[in-house]
Amino acid sequence: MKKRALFSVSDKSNVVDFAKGLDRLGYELVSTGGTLKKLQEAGLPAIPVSDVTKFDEILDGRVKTLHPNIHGGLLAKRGDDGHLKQLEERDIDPIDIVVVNLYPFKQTIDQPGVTEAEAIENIDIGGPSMLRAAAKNFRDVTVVVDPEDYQPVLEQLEHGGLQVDDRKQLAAKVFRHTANYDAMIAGYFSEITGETAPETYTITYEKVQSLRYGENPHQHAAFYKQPNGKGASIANAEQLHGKELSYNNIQDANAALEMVLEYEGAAAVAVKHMNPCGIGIGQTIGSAFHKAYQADPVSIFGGIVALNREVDTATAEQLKEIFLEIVIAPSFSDEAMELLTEKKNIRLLKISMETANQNRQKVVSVTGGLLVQDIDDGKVAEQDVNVATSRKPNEQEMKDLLFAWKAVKHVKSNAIVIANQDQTLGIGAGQMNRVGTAKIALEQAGEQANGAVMASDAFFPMPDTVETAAKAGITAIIQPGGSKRDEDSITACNEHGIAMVFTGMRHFKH
Ligand SMILES: NC(=O)c1ncn([C@@H]2O[C@H](COP(=O)(O)O)[C@@H](O)[C@H]2O)c1NC=O
Repeated sequence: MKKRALFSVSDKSNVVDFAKGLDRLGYELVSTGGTLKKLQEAGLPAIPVSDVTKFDEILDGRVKTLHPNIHGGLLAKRGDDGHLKQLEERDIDPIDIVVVNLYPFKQTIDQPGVTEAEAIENIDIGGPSMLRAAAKNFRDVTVVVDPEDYQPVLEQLEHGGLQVDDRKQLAAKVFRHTANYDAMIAGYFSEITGETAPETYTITYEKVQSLRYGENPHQHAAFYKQPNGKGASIANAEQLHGKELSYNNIQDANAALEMVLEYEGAAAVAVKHMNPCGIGIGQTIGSAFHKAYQADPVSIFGGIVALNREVDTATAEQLKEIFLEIVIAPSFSDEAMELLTEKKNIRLLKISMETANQNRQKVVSVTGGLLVQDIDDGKVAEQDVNVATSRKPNEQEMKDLLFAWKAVKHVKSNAIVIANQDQTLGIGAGQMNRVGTAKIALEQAGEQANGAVMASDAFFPMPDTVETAAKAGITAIIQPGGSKRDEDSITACNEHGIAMVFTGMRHFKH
């Protein structure tokens, strides 16, 4: 019996060459309309799918291959006499190879202003049905969903055929592909129906790259991105220079990017192990970086720097002087590129600072589960804070408090930031008690703490942090407030002439 190959592809690239190869190998070519036209125009003797179904395409193409003559041909087990007998009784020929790719749902929903009707028409029904049927029957049927596989499959067919394990791998690819396709559709429907905590959480990500290893060399790792993701994301970075990013680079670069996006004016952030070690804002990006560097010239060594303005010559000259793993910026001037690319080991990442299309949810894995929450996009402006003490912060203190508040949001809890004049001076991160964190931050700030301000990501459970701050000369504090013992901290502030404001918003980052 003649072998049969069924073609139905939306992405028609390279399909003619593949079909020619199968024709040469003696396959009968069966195809749906648009694909058929392409094959016939190339001079191939393909026949319409309606010759097999004995049923014309109906409902504007919504039903074309959804027919027992197709699915019987795909699903019959060749080693099962009962199945073969049923095919024979109904005059159904088995289908040996299925070449299908799907309506471009992802590309459709990515178009600006796409309507719901357009999105829905691009949900493929017949294609996934054929792919799944053929993949289920991989023992007997070869299924090709990815045009990248045409050439290797053809070569295998020309050299003795595919083994069952090869077909199983193609089938596995199909099930990943249809799962990804359905997850995008499910995501679209969750979005248009406003569902944020569905009963099953189906997300899909596409591979950016395999990584050399994970957090440590004995851990396998890979990096995936959101389909259609745009704008400010490490997954959308254009790497202009340097070696491949590592797992830890990606985590740190992401942290640096999230931090620098917090600031509207020219800002520079230096990160180590996902915590900032220095943040500065300035009139120019060069002066912002100078402050970030001066904040902690020791920790920045081997760090990651994110800047929210183009890297100019003056900034590049400063960056060049230090060993940095990565510099992130929306762009680099030609001269800055020349200067920085003299350094072989630095990685330069061009990343858009556009946040309009960012993910609204954040997912972290726990052993055996996932936690999903809204991103922490909480913002606090001067009018949002309540002055809790008898003294109000003066203008400069208020400016520094709001600057420090933006910084402390991105520091691992318990988090304390000491700042003055648009610059962090000391950052305490991830300690198990707040006063311990405050001591670390104050020690880092040293004498500069005198006259500086303090930000705390969560309330003070007792007045010990205020007492410690007062000893170091802190003049103003910003914190959420809300402790049962707020009064004790307020009293301590008043005793020391410290101005304290409450944000009413907490920024835990565990
Ligand atoms: N409705 C059906 O029976 C059906 N069968 C195949 N398709 C899809 O039609 C597309 C190919 O169509 P054409 O060959 O007409 O360009 C493929 O993406 C294929 O997945 C179908 N379309 C959508 O469900």
